Amino acid sequence: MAPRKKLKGLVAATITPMTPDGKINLPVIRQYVDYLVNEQNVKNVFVNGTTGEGLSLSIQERKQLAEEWMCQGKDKLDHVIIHVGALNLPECQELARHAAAMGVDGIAVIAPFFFKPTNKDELVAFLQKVASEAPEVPFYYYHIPPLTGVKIRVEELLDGIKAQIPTFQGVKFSDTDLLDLAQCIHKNETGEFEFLYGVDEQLLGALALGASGAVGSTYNYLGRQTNLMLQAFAKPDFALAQQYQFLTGEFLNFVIKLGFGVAQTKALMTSVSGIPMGPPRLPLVDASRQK
Ligand SMILES: CC(=O)N[C@H](C=O)[C@@H](O)[C@H](O)[C@H](O)CO
Ligand SMILES: CC(=O)C(=O)O
Repeated sequence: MAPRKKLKGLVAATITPMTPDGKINLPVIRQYVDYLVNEQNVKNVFVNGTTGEGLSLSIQERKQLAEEWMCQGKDKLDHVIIHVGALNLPECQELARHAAAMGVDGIAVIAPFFFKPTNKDELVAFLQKVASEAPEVPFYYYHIPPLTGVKIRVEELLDGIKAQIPTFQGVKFSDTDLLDLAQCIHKNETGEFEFLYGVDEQLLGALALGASGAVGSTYNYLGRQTNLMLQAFAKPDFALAQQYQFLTGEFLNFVIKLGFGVAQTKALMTSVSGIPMGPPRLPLVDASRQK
């Protein structure tokens, strides 16, 4: 694998813009890229994940979105990571090959969650079959047990992973188990792996443990603020970093009480950015219409 550029800064989990009648709204992505770069100072994206309703899209739609992000992000974005996870291996592999052919900066895969892997070996076997379809592309395991129900500890998964998945680059860690995260980082003495944290309201805690970065939905509209938190942490000015984390916390605590999810993220982003993100796809329902 060729030496890769290092992932720096926040990664926005992209929203999938849709038209009022529920089709993918590709022409909006150009404006979306400019908004992230110019207004939020966010130059990395994670496409077709949770926030992007990746598992609610057809394979064709996922390919179109990946292509559009690569095309519009050219010379503007630093890293485009494509989530290629699905419930069946052939689709994951097809998406991995498609992403690799476009020269993406990384691919990520969630654990399949209908028939679930019951132990580390089963999970790694699945991931390996996807990663090997993109032998030049950095590979991330996307750990999100609250949604997949697959609770295999990442710390366990890391043992010997490079031997099975030579492209293994790290983990998008979307769980509140900071013990597991800490043990991963502790094991990663040589710093060969990246741990991108995915619970935005707790990012500061993860940074204190040594997380390498963050992927999340809130960086679409709180990217600028969160960048200030990262700067304060790096300085280090922990009191200031805490103030920024408290701000995000206060905001999220408020919206979580009202019911916060991808539908609400779409409505919120539409009003903050002025970019029409449209309704979500069923089973999610339009939050701008909810009473
Ligand atoms: C479940 C989910 O969507 N998690 C996102 C990323 O992993 C986060 O960015 C959250 O949206 C965010 O932390 C708010 O809870
Ligand atoms: C939030 C996140 O990282 C995702 O949408 O996949």
